[in-house]
Amino acid sequence: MSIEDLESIAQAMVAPGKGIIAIDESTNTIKKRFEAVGIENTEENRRAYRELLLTAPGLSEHISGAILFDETIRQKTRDGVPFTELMKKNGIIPGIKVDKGPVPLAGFPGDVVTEGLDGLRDRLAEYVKLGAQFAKWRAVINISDENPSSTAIEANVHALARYAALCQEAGLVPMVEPEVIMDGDHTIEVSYEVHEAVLRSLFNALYEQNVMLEGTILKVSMVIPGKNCDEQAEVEEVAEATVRVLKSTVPASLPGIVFLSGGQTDEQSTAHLNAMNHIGPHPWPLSFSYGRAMQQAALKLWSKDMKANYAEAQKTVAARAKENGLAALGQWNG
Ligand SMILES: O=P(O)(O)OC[C@H]1O[C@](O)(COP(=O)(O)O)[C@@H](O)[C@@H]1O
Repeated sequence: MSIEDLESIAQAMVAPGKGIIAIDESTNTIKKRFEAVGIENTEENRRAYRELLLTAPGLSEHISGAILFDETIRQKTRDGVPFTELMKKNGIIPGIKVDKGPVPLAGFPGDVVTEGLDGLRDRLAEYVKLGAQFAKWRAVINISDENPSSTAIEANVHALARYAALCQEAGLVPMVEPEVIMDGDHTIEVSYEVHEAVLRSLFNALYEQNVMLEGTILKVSMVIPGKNCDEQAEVEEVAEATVRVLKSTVPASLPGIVFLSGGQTDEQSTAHLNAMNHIGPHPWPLSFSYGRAMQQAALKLWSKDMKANYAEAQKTVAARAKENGLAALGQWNG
């Protein structure tokens, strides 16, 4: 696959008014989401739930792609159609989460590093055969008085860059995701400084590993105060700080930036994205790749009555896609 092919996939992922739905929760994470609403974490429930989301009528009007988990990319609809086939028919680009999750970084209490590079070349080749066109890797950056150490930042961005280079070799668009976690009592200024350090190191590392930015997507957190910070920020403040840090660290050759929701409410995540686009134009499209902020309302509804609420849950996720699609254009009006 040529760089032009990667470029056109990346551009399609951030097409105007469209974003990504993240349904790549690992088995442990989906367990937490299911348990919170009283759903048993069985393979069939996970399959049925992902089918509900992927077949929601009208979803593809505002959704360009979906990130799947290893189990999900192998699953089929009730009628036996592989999810990836169905997605391609509906114009939704299949993506795959390829990291193996964060583990404690030895010697640096409170810091973590994401694993998954060993054997990645072979796993990527298999995902390509299964129909994936992009792949995602999430690095987790914790904030506290002692964290993150510069060693943690370096270790995480190095892994992100190694994974990104392997993706491009395999013909997949890498979606590189450094997530600065919202837990803690840090201020928005601290969040800004950490984002700045992480993004600066990330783009250095991508350069060092010969990653072509034209065929890469950045998935990132917003500059926001910690959940327990006494001084929460206005929507405009978050939007302004996030855009400022991106402009000072992210090269304009990148085809697009998408945000994770990271524990924000549905409304906050949409309002922040909308406000950022409102103060545009920017060097890159700014869109969404939300997990919880796309799904939580639909999941809640479905959990109450899986049969009776099926269609309503599908309408709910499609409505969230529409709202976020409008926010990606700066046209959401609450
Ligand atoms: O810990 P896991 O299972 O990898 O899941 C992390 C989740 O975080 C995300 O990167 C972002 O999700 P949110 O929008 O809910 O923060 C998802 O793509 C992913 O499902």
